[in-house]
Amino acid sequence: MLATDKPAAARAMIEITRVAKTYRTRDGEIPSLRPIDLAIADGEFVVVVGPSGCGKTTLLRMIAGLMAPSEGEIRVGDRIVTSPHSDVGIVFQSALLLPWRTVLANVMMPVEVKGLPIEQYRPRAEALLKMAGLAGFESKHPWQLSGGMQQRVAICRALVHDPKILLMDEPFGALDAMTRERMNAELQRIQLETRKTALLITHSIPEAVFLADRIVVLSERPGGIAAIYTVPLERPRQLDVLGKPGFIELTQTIRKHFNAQID
Ligand SMILES: Nc1ncnc2c1ncn2[C@@H]1O[C@H](COP(=O)(O)OP(=O)(O)OP(=O)(O)O)[C@@H](O)[C@H]1O
Repeated sequence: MLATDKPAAARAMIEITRVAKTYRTRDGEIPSLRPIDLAIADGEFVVVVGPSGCGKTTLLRMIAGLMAPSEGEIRVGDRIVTSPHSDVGIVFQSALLLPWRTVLANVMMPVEVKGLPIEQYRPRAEALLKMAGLAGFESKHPWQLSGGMQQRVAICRALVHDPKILLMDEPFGALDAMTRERMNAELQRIQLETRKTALLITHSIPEAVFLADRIVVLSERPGGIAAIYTVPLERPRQLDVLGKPGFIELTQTIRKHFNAQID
């Protein structure tokens, strides 16, 4: 990443300015994102929803520096993103844990890969596991854990190097509905406790409304910002909010928005 000259104070944690992406393949150009402008505040929880293939993962990968935008600029903290960087931790749909490593050793992976001092970070890894309700599971192996527990390990792994931002791409997409709801409550608690800036991609509108401060709705590919909704529900949100009128109203509004795009 390159340093910029502007002071970081009073600026967004993530600033996306006129960012567009066109994949250049042997079969030609695939425009995936139209120019997007979005600013995400420090500690904010933003959820991105949109039709399949509209460029959600592409946007997340560009914020992580895993690929470059075709146009525009992404700033994270006080730096312009030009390559992979340590300001983000990423959680994918599959936990991608190494089966031969213990839970603690899996969480410590980024510390080893980044060459950070192991003795200094081990207590942090243990504290994260405790916070995620996994105390006592440190020396278990991934196959001894449920799917929801494995995803919680993946969240701890993403946070172990203390990044400013947690990026999540459909982290609970493979879980059953009941576990998923519980994981949403857990994730809310973890984000409130760690005060990380969070960006989550989901296909579930109730999940988006439960977790988000703001919901960004993308349009069909090439995706652009179709709408941004602020969620007016107080935190911490309990799971019974799912049945409350304000929650149901907002999920219906967003669902209608979605269906109007697809019709
Ligand atoms: N490496 C690539 N090369 C060429 N085209 C790609 C590549 N990755 C993604 N695309 C195309 O870009 C578009 C956006 O892809 P992306 O994975 O970002 O969408 P998405 O919104 O995350 O989709 P989904 O919700 O189905 O996961 C898709 O149409 C996809 O075919």
